[in-house]
Amino acid sequence: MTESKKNSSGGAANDDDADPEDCIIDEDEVDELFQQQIPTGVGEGDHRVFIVHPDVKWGSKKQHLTTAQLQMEEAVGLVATLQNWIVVDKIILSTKTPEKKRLFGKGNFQILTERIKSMPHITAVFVNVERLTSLTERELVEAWGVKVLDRYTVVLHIFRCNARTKEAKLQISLAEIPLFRSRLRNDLANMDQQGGGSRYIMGSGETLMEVQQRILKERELKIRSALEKLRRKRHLLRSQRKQREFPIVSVMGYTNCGKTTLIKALTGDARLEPRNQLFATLDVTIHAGQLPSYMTVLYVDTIGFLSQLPHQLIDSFSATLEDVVHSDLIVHVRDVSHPETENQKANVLNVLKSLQIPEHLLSSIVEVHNKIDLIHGYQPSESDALPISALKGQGLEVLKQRMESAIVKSTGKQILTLKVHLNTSQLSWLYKNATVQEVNVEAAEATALVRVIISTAAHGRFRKLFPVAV
Ligand SMILES: Nc1nc2c(ncn2[C@@H]2O[C@H](COP(=O)(O)OP(=O)(O)OP(=O)(O)O)[C@@H](O)[C@H]2O)c(=O)[nH]1
Ligand SMILES: [Mg+2]
Repeated sequence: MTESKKNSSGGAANDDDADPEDCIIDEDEVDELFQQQIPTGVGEGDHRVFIVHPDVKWGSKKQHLTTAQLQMEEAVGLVATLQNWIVVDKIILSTKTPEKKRLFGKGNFQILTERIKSMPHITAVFVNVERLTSLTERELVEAWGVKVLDRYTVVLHIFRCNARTKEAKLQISLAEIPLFRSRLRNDLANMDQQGGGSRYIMGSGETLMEVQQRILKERELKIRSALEKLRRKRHLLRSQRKQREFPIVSVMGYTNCGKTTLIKALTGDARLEPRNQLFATLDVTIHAGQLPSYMTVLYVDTIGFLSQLPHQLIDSFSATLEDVVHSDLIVHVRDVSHPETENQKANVLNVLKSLQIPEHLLSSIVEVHNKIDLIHGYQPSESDALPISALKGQGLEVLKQRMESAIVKSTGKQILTLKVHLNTSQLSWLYKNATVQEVNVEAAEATALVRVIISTAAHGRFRKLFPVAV
């Protein structure tokens, strides 16, 4: 009963008649691009990590402290996701000068350096900022004598470990381009000190740097064009789904809140693999399931959210979220057993707004409170939220009912009872173009009363094709 497609749809309207042949990408080509990895050093061996969160004062004291704690909590979660990485210690340290080369004022920088030096067993410092400039990174490595990582590098590494499909691999390769570029700039600065960077390569008219920049540009174009092919393929799949009029339900929420587990419970799709890991799902995948009145819906499993996900990564991955804009309903899954569940909700809603999701979708979001099996006697504070346990299968029937009525409302579908003549193709037409809920045969008349969920457009077509049917 289940049907799964690797990629979701998206893309410009003029792709409608894209040739499927144009959308084929060679697996080896993608792997070749993916394997050319930037050597950040984060992938190798064990890591014993010290996490530093530079806390810039803003808002009320209480407000900024909660945010700093949430972000520190997330940094710990990120490190815990990686095999053989452990958090040795962590510190939230205030700074008034985050834009300075050393991020902190003199006093705090000294305290920090002494603390790091007193922990000879650590192998890396994870500075919990979106992105360190290459200048800052160099400065910190020199001062502390260990590897220095930022959020971008760590998240990218996690993504790299979890990438399975062509699209995820290409998105990661694209997100690595800025790292290559700043590495190149660094090398250029070093070489220029030795007078090497601007030397011409014999006979080519190009300097070594220019050659490397050109190779990088070519690589970027190759990745972008492969991604464009995949986008066209997604669009093709979407048009096919649209023709069959399956409503689309996008399941969204924080990373690790239980989206994949929920879709697995709703569809029984054994291929889904929920994991206790951040960013386990990196691709938008589609899974078919049925609602109580046998309406087939397609659930879209999406990449999870995280506060402060590096911007460039968001850019690459928001492409995979294009489909959400075209869905008929959004289900927002929350892990209510998580201490930061309220902050997480605010964050998800903010990101959804920034994805330019149409207002009618935002206002009809179904909020699901998951993992209630972990909280004794859980009562949601929001009156219209649905408490469930995706893992134990609790609350799923009520959820399905709610989704069904929301979809009927949002898609403009109606539930009608139509009289059909059994000696015509009316009934089989309805099976193909609408959701048949119930058939009551009047044998004597050779007719049947059929209860269907049908779109206004399909109902119009039905009346045109079979003018005598009531
Ligand atoms: N106790 C409990 N655990 C759950 C429940 N739902 C999911 N989990 C667990 O939470 C972890 C994450 O589940 P996933 O379904 O992979 O979460 P996700 O939201 O898809 O995560 P990402 O793909 O990483 O964004 C897994 O270990 C699940 O077994 C639940 O209702 N109760
Ligand atoms: Mg998942």
